[in-house]
Amino acid sequence: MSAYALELDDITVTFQSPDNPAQRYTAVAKTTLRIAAGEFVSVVGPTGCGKSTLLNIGAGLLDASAGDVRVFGEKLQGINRRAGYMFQTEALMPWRSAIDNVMVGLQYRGMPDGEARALAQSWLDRVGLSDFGDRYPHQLSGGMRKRIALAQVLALDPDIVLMDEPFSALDIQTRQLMENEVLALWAAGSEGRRAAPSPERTPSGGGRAAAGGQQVRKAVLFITHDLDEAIAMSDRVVVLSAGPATHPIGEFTIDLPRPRDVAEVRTHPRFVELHKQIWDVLREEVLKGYAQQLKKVA
Ligand SMILES: Nc1ncnc2c1ncn2[C@@H]1O[C@H](COP(=O)(O)OP(=O)(O)OP(=O)(O)O)[C@@H](O)[C@H]1O
Repeated sequence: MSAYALELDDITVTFQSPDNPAQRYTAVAKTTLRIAAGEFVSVVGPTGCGKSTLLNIGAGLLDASAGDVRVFGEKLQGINRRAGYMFQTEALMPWRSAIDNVMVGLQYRGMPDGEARALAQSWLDRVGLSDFGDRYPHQLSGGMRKRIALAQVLALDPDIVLMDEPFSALDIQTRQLMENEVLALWAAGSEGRRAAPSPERTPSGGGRAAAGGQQVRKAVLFITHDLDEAIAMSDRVVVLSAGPATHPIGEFTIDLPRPRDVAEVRTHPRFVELHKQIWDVLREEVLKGYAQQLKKVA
């Protein structure tokens, strides 16, 4: 069994221009990114460089033009069913109540309704929304909707969580609360919770709770523009170059103690030091990325 939950090996992604099929754009070039089981990895890079493209490759939503994707050592074909996704945009169904939104994936996997409702309620409890199950998305604040989306993803007990700027639309206080909540849930792992049935799951599947109630953390791939958020949350931060042909240009181990409070950890001298080191690598790429965006607009 591979020590890696997710491996993107030598990935290149070339898109065809929607306006001119003869024109091609290489968004990602020869990129290798590996995430160990239980590891929290953030990817930062300038706007439009190819962060979401990489995440979509890991999710199996997009095929690479070259390179391989492996999930717990097995070549990925089609959708990555060991992964759950949380995107920047809201994915809740407006016509379903909060609990029905959390239940939907469980029902889709064939869990009987009563069981799915009980598990969904236990997730609403865990994200602090015990009494809000009958509310509809439009009756909830942005932060509450994010909590529902988080419960929806985690109720399925994926081994890998893919998050694409999930909190960027939130105000700073709500965002920090959510970041802390994600860290606490991640640290708690899968122990003591019934998993949703998954057809692909092998009895000994890598990354699953081991016999004896051992805590098993999920592997997280977290995409963000926000360097502070990346450092505060992660075990490792990978910096991408500006596009075209984005690729990793730096990788930093975040050796800050855990558990972390994302607001407090920012004052830690090591945080300040890491921030400076990473920003030194990122700054020029951000300026390049910004210049490219301006060119596109002109
Ligand atoms: N389906 C597609 N067809 C053509 N070009 C695409 C497609 N998807 C992405 N691109 C281009 O690939 C590049 C990388 O896009 P991507 O969304 O991965 O960047 P990003 O780093 O996630 O952006 P942001 O920081 O704005 O969220 C961009 O130039 C984008 O326009």
